[in-house]
Amino acid sequence: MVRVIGLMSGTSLDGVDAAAIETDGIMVGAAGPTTTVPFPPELRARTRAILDRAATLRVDDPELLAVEHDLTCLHVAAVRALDWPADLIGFHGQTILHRPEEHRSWQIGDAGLLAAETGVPVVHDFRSADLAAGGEGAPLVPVFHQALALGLEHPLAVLNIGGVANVSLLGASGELLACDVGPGNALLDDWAMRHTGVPYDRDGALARAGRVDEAVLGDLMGDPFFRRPAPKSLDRLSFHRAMDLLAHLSPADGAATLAAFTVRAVAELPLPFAPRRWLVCGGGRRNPVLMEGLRQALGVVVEPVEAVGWNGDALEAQCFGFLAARAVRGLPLSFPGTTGVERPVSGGRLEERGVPAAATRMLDLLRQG
Ligand SMILES: Nc1ncnc2c1ncn2[C@@H]1O[C@H](COP(=O)(O)OP(=O)(O)OP(=O)(O)O)[C@@H](O)[C@H]1O
Ligand SMILES: CC(=O)N[C@H]1[C@@H]2OC[C@@H](O2)[C@@H](O)[C@@H]1O[C@H](C)C(=O)O
Repeated sequence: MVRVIGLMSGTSLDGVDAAAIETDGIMVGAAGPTTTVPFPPELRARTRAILDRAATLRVDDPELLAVEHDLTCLHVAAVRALDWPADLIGFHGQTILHRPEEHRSWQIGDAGLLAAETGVPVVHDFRSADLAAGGEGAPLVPVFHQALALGLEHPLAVLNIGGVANVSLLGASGELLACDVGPGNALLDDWAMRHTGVPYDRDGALARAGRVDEAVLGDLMGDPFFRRPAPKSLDRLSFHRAMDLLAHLSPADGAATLAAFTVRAVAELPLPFAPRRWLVCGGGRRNPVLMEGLRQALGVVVEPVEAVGWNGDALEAQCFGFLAARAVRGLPLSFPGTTGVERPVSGGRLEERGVPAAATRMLDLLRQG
């Protein structure tokens, strides 16, 4: 096993998650320290502005490059904060645009700077190979969920409620199916920011005070995304125009309706088999309105992943550590059932410039398995 640090800055734009794990890319060994370095509010706002403009941005846009540099420095700070002797880093970067229909998924982050500053080899650019082979480029986390869930009773669903929600379905005979499911927290976060100045609905307080508008919820669920078969994936802004449908609602009713939208999108997902248990990770598991809504709608056990000893805040960061090790070994990251890719494909690019030769030795051992 090698020691890997995984780094993820998700679509919620709340911070950089860093997590250390030992892995050989197949088995998940001991978990090391984890941390989150929050985005300073001004960097969050600048990143959001870049994300909003991403469709028309040039790659040499000076503000894009400045944000990329500042975000990378935050990742360097996260690695230093862990203070852990890593052999390898898995660096997801910040998604600013995801358009699988154009075979594009754009993560910003300077892997060369991260490798040079930390002295550790870095795997980055995890999604391009999948997109080039006809996949959605997301979600990539299912193979990690599968490795973690060895020994748990299947069939099982692992649901991530981040800015976007995605699910991994683990069948009793080893089936691995996945897709993005719906809006997660992104719309609710934007709504809360607009009406309360706080970038999320803490503990679901606003949603709990409101009433679901069933007519608006019906319109929201009319989005063609919900009629498409899986695998499928979403951009953070995929449902953005839907916000107009809520314009006439009070802040509380709008929040209640958006929380119900997140739940309904999960509940109406056609399932090839019935999971006995849903394990929930991502920040949305902290929102009791979402969790209660899911329990009611799914009618089976729905619990945070902590119920099986996983760390629901660190899972995605750990995942990109795991995927980095798989990438070094050339093992597949995605599968026809997870991204719609034509065949299982590996991915990621290794950045070793500026890294002392001695620091790359463990990678040779990893390659040999
Ligand atoms: N106490 C809480 N009450 C309600 N919501 C919460 C709470 N804590 C976190 N959240 C929600 O979780 C979000 C952050 O989730 P998370 O860190 O999993 O997202 P992410 O990793 O950025 O997203 P993605 O998985 O889409 O990349 C916040 O933006 C907020 O909406
Ligand atoms: C393009 C992109 O960054 N997608 C994220 C996003 O956040 C959740 C969901 O949408 C998921 O598809 C993906 O992240 C996880 C880590 C994944 O690839 O599995």
